[in-house]
Amino acid sequence: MDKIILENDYQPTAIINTHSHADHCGGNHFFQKKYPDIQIYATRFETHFIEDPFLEPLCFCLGALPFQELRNKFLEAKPSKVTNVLKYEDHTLDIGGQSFTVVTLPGHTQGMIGIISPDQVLYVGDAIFGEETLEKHGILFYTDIAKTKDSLEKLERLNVNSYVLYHGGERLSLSELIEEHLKMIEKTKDFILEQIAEHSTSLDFLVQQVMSQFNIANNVIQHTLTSAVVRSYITELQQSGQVILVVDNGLLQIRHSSQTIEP
Ligand SMILES: O=c1ccn([C@@H]2O[C@H](COP(=O)(O)O)[C@@H](O)[C@H]2O)c(=O)[nH]1
Repeated sequence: MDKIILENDYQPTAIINTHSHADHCGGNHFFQKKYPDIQIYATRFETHFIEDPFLEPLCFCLGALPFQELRNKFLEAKPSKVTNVLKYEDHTLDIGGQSFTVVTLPGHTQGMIGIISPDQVLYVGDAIFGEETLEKHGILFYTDIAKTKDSLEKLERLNVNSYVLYHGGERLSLSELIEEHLKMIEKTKDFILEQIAEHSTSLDFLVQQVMSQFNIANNVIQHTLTSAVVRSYITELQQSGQVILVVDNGLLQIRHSSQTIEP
């Protein structure tokens, strides 16, 4: 990025972070050091993580001191200062006399946004992934399933010239990809429901089944990411009244709400 800036003699004035994951905001630290007047924009939720990246592995470890395997540059960017905190609603933003539109797209993270540039290109962050990512990862990293589905449907309705996917490049239409995402989400949800159809299932067993079914690599990072995703499906199923949580003999069990409780 900096090479392009230098070759073209650009004067960078602002960075807009769609969300706080290290692969998206990890460059802030470098640019803020090199261009001290640069403005950094992010929503409040994401700002907490951008300014204090330790929160990311901390959240993955339920607030406990994170496992060593989670202390790496992929999960924990270098800290940077957000100079402009964005309100979490759709609105226009003037940067250097140019009008940008902020579009809320929660689901991957709670405070994620997309940005429509003055030439009507929508930068979607990680609201939706390209085909390569769909093939590479058996389940998609979404932490709020209901909001993810709303955001995918919102993307379909926005009237722009093209879309830029951080993991997937530029495209003119997202219709097929949105369908594909919705199918994958249903498939994951149905698989989880199947696992608890007849017996209560522990959270650990559910994560194990999901990792095995979707060929997820056996390492601490993938296990942590998968656990987070599985939890987000359980919350979704709990909210729709399909599952209940029970702690039995010290084990957190997920039970289908139609199951009768043995005396
Ligand atoms: O199991 C997973 C792991 C990651 N993702 C998301 O995919 C993109 C790309 O990840 P890479 O590891 O660079 O291929 C990233 O935003 C992850 O959040 C996923 O959906 N499922």
